[in-house]
Amino acid sequence: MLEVKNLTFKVDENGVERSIVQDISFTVEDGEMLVITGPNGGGKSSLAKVLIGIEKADAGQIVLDGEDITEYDIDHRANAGVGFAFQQPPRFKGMTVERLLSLAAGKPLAECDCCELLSGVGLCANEYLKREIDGTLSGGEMKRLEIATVLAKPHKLCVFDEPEAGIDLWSFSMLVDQFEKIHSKKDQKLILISHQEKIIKMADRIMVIEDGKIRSIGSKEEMVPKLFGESSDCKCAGRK
Ligand SMILES: Nc1ncnc2c1ncn2[C@@H]1O[C@H](COP(=O)(O)OP(=O)(O)OP(=O)(O)O)[C@@H](O)[C@H]1O
Repeated sequence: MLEVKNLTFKVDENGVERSIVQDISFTVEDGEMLVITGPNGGGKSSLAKVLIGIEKADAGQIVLDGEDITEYDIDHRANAGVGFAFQQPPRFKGMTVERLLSLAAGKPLAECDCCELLSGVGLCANEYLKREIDGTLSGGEMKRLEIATVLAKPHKLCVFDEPEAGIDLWSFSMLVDQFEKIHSKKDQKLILISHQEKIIKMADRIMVIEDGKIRSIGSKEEMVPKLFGESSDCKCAGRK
């Protein structure tokens, strides 16, 4: 289980301290998918950054399967079983896609394993295996590659920040299939940050964050009618 207890993260805005994550507490059970949504600027990405160790919490505690990881840096958290994919993934000039996937898996991967990972995110292995991860890859290709790296090995906790960002409709539906597949295995705790109805409706539980606080949290059955009502438009997700 992931236990997040009274997490607070503050930034300095022109000399004024501002809490962009304020005293947030929640849990994610083993095998559970929690989707976090809410208006732009509500604090979702900041919360994700604190969870994976890019930013340090100012207060609170993060416990993963009984291990207090609050003080761990990003590498240490990765070793403790935390995987993540960002809104805007980094590029690694000089590294091929094949090498990146093997690094992500923590072992040399056979070409057929790489192909399976790439096809899972809608990329054709023949075109991409030997490509360098540099500026020639589009944003959507980078995003899909990054998701493939998270899928390359099982983690205790996977955090995906807006996996839909910059992805075309066809690839998006393949991604949704991938998430459903991982979720059905019930062996990882999944946190997805999303504004997309299709992803929000995959969740076991949905949490809405606004102004750095949890505005509401509940099961899909409780939350979907509140968020979407009769229409298909999310009432709070602040789509971009
Ligand atoms: N390092 C920082 N310094 C100052 N302000 C920051 C910093 N990081 C985030 N913020 C501000 O904190 C608020 C929350 O940002 P965050 O990116 O977490 O929101 P979000 O809910 O993920 O938004 P979106 O849905 O648009 O991705 C925003 O107002 C943002 O401008």
